[in-house]
Amino acid sequence: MTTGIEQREFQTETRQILDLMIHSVYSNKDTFLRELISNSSDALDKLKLEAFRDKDLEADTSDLHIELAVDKATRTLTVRDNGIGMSHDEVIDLIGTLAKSGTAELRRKLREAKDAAASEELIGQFGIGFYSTFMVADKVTLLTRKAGEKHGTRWESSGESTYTIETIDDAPQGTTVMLHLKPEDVEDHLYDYAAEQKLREVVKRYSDFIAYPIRMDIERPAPKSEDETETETDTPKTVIETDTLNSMKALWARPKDDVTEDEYNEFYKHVSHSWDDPLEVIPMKAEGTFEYQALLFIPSHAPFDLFSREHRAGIHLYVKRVFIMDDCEELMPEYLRFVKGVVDAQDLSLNVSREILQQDRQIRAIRRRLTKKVLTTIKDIMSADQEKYRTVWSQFGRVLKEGLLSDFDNRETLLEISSFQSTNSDDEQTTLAQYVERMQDGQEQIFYLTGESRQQLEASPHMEAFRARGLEVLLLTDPVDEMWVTSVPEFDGKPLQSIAKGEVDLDTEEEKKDAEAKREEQDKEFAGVLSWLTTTLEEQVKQVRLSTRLTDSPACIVGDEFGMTPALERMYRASGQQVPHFKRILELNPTHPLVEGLRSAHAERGDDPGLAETAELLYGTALLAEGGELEDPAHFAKLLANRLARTL
Ligand SMILES: Nc1ncnc2c1ncn2[C@@H]1O[C@H](COP(=O)(O)OP(=O)(O)OP(=O)(O)O)[C@@H](O)[C@H]1O
Repeated sequence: MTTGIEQREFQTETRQILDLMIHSVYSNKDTFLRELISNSSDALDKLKLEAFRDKDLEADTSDLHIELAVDKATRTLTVRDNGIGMSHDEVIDLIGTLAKSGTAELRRKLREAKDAAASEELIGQFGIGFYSTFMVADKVTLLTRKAGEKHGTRWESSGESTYTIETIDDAPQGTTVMLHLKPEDVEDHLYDYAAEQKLREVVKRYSDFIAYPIRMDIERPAPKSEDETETETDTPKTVIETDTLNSMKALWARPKDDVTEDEYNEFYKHVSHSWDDPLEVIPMKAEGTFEYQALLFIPSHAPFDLFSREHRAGIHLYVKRVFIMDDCEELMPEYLRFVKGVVDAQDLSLNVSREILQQDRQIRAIRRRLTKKVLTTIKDIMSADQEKYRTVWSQFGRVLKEGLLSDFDNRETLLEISSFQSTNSDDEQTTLAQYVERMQDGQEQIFYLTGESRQQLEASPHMEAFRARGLEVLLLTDPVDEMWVTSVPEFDGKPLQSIAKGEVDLDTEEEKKDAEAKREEQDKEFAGVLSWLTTTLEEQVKQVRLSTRLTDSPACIVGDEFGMTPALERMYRASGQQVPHFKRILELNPTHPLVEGLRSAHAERGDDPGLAETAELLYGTALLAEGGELEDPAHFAKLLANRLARTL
């Protein structure tokens, strides 16, 4: 059944990235082979697993391997595997599209990238897999047949705007990628990929650990037999021998002193589909009840899709060297989803399914150990290499903080390795331990304020008294901060306290005596206006009281000790959850002329309807000052305009 050749257009995004590839921003062209071999190795893993699960699958799994073949005359290089293959539709979806989340994001960043080096780094973080073939080839032909299917698919493109695709009768099972090589151009790092030596070197360098043989037929001079005599006219006899180019040694099973940094780096690129080197390598070996080996990596960059639903876990599970599954969520808590690597367990059945894994005691024990190990590694990095720690935190801090909500066992360690912005410094973040060290005499709490941006928090009226007294406040601006602060009661015996919640008491013992007397007097003086305001603003707030936290602003709004912040309320609503509206408390600064004016106006002419408008304006201003949203901005604007008009 050979159908006609169909020509299709690449998606715009794909085309742009192809274009970048071809006019290569990426100098290391050797890596195309790593990508192809890596894809083949994945395809072999998948077939092995599928055949194991589905005994009726018509597929030959007796000699799973990868093959390189060169035709010097036509300058083609072929990479062939007898793996799972792809169906017609899969070729369109997987090869015809750059079907990756984050592609749009990548494009945006590429547009902003200043120079070639910056673009290269971006592409490096993103990876372009199969498309990297266009760095070295001006035409790529892919022939594939999915295991169990009758017909195959032929795909071809010269990396411009279109590709062709057709269904064909006779294709061997698996995938063959044929590259029509561009002419060698050493200056442009484009080497002769039809040369045996080059291919050997590249395979050894990037793909030595691949678990399947990577074979290549090599033409060698035939060994001479004893009685053979050579005459000048004889053309030398040659024989073809098949060499295996890789050692196939599982890297995680080798003692770490035997493995070079380069080998670890290349293995990382294979398991994580990354293009850049990892930040940290974590080899692990456990003997005893649960025997396993693991090789984990902390990447140097957060992937574009770290916060997207499609983001997949990064751990591959092996059982006694046999690949079982990738993206094994059961082996790592969600907040460590950026960690990549493999775990090879000795005592699991090859038959394990996701369902079994979820229940398995051994898997849970391994997960606990891996989690602890990753966290202690970050802690070690923190004490040994501040620069590196800052990279870890800037890339993954936001995700790690999710652990404060979910991982009770490791909360202490998580708090120790976290750092935050604070009023102590404009650019250096602080750890909680450093904060505690700087705490003033008599200060018993760790103060913080949550919100959307540092700028907004610094301008918030809640900061006034703290700034006046030189008290340090943590400025927490990640959405996850709103959540974890409510579930972490303390650090090092010091309670965490929001400066926008509850009452603040910053006075020393001596100051207290004075303040109490003054406060009593003010309370009496303001009693009338406060109770009137509480009634007038009852829709908006649950109480109006005098404040001890304001020095410059007339008013601010504070939450109950245990109430939700408006930001948290919004987050819950955005995620579709029903939450009741929490009314907060309006606090007034009794020394501010506006508040004092309102008090005397209320005492003199309590029935003036203009006063209620002033109350509304006062409340709205306090809301705006903390960066909040007005319920009815048009109404507020009208009140304000009328009031201003009257002053002119
Ligand atoms: N040799 C192959 N056999 C079977 N499927 C393949 C093969 N090569 C590629 N594919 C399919 O095409 C998809 C896209 O490949 P591509 O190399 O572009 O990206 P990737 O490997 O998923 O990710 P990355 O770009 O990070 O390497 C693969 O995920 C796989 O499903």
